[in-house]
Amino acid sequence: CQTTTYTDCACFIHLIFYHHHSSSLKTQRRKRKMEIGFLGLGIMGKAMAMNLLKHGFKVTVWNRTLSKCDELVEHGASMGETPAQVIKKCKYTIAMLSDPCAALSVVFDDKDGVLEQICEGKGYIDMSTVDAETSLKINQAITGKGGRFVEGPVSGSKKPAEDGQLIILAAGDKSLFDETVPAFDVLGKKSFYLGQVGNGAKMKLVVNMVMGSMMNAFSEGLVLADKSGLSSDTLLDILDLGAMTNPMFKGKGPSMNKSSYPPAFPLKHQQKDMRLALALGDENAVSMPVAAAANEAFKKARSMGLGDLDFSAVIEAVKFSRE
Ligand SMILES: NC(=O)C1=CN([C@@H]2O[C@H](COP(=O)(O)OP(=O)(O)OC[C@H]3O[C@@H](n4cnc5c(N)ncnc54)[C@H](OP(=O)(O)O)[C@@H]3O)[C@@H](O)[C@H]2O)C=CC1
Ligand SMILES: O=CCCC(=O)O
Repeated sequence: CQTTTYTDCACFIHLIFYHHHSSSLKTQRRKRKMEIGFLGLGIMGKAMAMNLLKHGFKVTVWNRTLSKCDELVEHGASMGETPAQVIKKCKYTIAMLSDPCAALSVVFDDKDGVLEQICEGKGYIDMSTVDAETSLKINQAITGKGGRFVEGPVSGSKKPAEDGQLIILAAGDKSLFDETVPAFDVLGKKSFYLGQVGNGAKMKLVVNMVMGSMMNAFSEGLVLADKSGLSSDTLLDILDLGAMTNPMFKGKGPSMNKSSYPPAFPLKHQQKDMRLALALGDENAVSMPVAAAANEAFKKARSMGLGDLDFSAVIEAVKFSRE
């Protein structure tokens, strides 16, 4: 500014401001134009679809139990009566469904499934946690009809979904990934592109295998502290100060000590992920005795009727096994 006049500086600042303002307007317009279909409004899907709406996307929702669409419709979403209707209406459709069986049936159902309307020019993004085989089957069917496919399972639970802070583990058609980045940017804090279909599913299973094993070790520690006459609340403070501090222990520990498990990540889904991760271990001859033991605890918890509670309820299986 020393060698230029005040007017030059003001102009320059104005230009920068104008450029920033007009490019964010462009992004806004792109989002507003982007019509996204959303299949599956469970804990995660509802929060994710709501976020897209809040950020100016046009969203058309469908859920197997149709009444779950009502709240989204009140917030400005349109509703499709079937997955096929949503696909017909939208260029891009995201799915967030419970497991491989649900992900496959929504695509392959003879009547009203995704395949009925998918065609060239349309993109399908499945963000459910499934195994690579399921993802590959869906990819083959979608691309066989001329559509494009990306798998995009997520790390992060109900709160990160509400806050748009998920971690997206995407793989598949790179052009579709690039086009849907504006939506991923709203849903998550970071999107990884991991290459060919299957890599997203596998990465997600590895991550959740580690998480499920950690939750079991944590549960055993809390029960051991309590049963040996120590304060499990003090254990939380000690863990939080050392090398093992982490958001999961910090977030779930206090409610676990009160035997309270409001579902953020349902236990039945964590057990599904352990099962699928162990199958991936089998395929690759990776010995995983820790994960196998953790899976047994989740199975036990399911057999105790705890499948719909948060996965931290696995501590009840640990308590039960010592009684
Ligand atoms: N909750 C979490 O913290 C996280 C979950 N995930 C993964 O995301 C996915 C969704 O999880 P979440 O939202 O918690 O699960 P929910 O159990 O809350 O929701 C499951 C959804 O799948 C639908 N569904 C189930 N079976 C079928 C079927 N046969 N046909 C059509 N729709 C079906 C349900 O419909 P209906 O309402 O009719 O039952 C519902 O919309 C899962 O794969 C999970 O592992 C990933 C990261 C975090
Ligand atoms: O799949 C569920 C992941 C839950 C989490 O990352 O907290």
